[in-house]
Amino acid sequence: MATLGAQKKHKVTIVGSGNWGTTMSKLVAENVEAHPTLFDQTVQMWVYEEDVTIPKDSRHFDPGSETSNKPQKLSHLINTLHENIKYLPGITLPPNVVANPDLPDSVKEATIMVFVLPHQFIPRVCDQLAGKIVPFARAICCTKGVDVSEKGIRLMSEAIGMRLNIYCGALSGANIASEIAQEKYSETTVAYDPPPMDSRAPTPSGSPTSSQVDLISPSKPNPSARSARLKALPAEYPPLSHENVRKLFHRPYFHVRIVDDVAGVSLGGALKNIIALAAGFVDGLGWGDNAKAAVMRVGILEMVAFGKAFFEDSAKTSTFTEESCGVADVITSCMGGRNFKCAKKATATGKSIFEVEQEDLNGQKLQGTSTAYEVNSFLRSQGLEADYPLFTAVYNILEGNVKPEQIPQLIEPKAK
Ligand SMILES: NC(=O)C1=CN([C@@H]2O[C@H](COP(=O)(O)OP(=O)(O)OC[C@H]3O[C@@H](n4cnc5c(N)ncnc54)[C@H](O)[C@@H]3O)[C@@H](O)[C@H]2O)C=CC1
Ligand SMILES: O=C(CO)COP(=O)(O)O
Repeated sequence: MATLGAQKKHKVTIVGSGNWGTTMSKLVAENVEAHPTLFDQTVQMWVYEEDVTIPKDSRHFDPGSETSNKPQKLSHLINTLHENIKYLPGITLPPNVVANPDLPDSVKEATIMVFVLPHQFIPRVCDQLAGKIVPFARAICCTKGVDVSEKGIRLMSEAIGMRLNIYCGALSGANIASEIAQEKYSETTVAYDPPPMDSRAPTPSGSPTSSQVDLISPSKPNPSARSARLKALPAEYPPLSHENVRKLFHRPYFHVRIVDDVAGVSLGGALKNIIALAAGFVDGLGWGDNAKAAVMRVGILEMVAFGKAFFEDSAKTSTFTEESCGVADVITSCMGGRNFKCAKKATATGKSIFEVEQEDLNGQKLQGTSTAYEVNSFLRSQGLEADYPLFTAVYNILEGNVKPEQIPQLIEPKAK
């Protein structure tokens, strides 16, 4: 590992290279350069490898060049063009971002891992990493989603932390990636609250397998007892204090507020995607801004109620109302997010949203659709679908059981 005298530096890997993943790589790479005593100067970015042909409208397309017309590895294109032409076209990446298609190799010396994958891929990727990471590494989850199984629900940060046996915080906010990539001002919320770690505690021989990992259910909130098994950061590394974590993410155009509420930050990011679908459905009907505001109001109330009901020891109402990861993210997502835009187009054209996602997003993934299914399956298992009429309506629209036109009746409070 790179050292400065006795002081070691943190190596950072971005696990993911989509629209937000590539944007995070850019801003983190700028920050490691700005703080050379804290961070190693190279930022690895894990790329889910695929073959990509340079589009004809790309500034890198050269009609005279043979390679321009042939599919090439995305990681190779990123490293030679310093641009992710598929997922973040038109944005130059700093030269210290190194795309790496080999997952274990990309994290091999990382003391900080930033997870930015669509949430459905997190469990499989973590299982591939188990036992291959620096045991005292820490993670920040920028993914928006939840992890639901028949046993219960857990946050994506918990899914990562438990699978890899490391501490994992969360970053979420009103953050449309393309705007941040263009360095337009925005703010975000980072939740980072590692438990005190006992460096004398025995280190587990490897990360627990999925079957050994306890799920969080309403009756069993965040199992912080596991903190005794986490490994402390060796003293030769700069502490991963709030101040140093902030230095990793804060940019003049990307303002960071740090809080302790990992559950609130994670849930805000996950649940707003369902609300954005509802906003898209009513907008696609041509119903205007008042209708959008109505579903946003009901959705925010359901988001807060969900946090209270299932993460009562952790999620704070103030996180939803006061921080970028709550109401502010609902607003931006219902104006310009992909979930909103695809739901709107699906309603307006009569196509299914899954078709629109395939046709319009060029490989980018919606998170609201699968989250609506996952949240519904969890609510149904608790017999609580009726308490969350907007979340339930979105699920039923996706399933074709009801129509977007029925949203007003479906979310109207029922007389007791
Ligand atoms: N794009 C945005 O504006 C923002 C996105 N987010 C969240 O960040 C997370 C990641 O989203 P994006 O970076 O935008 O991704 P994206 O939706 O732009 O791209 C999809 C990514 O998934 C990868 N992928 C496809 N199949 C895979 C597989 N089998 N295993 C692993 N990876 C695979 C693709 O290579 C690509 O990198 C999501 O949870 C999203 O909600 C959060 C804030 C803003
Ligand atoms: O999370 C986002 C903005 O904060 C992006 O939302 P979409 O995935 O709907 O584009």
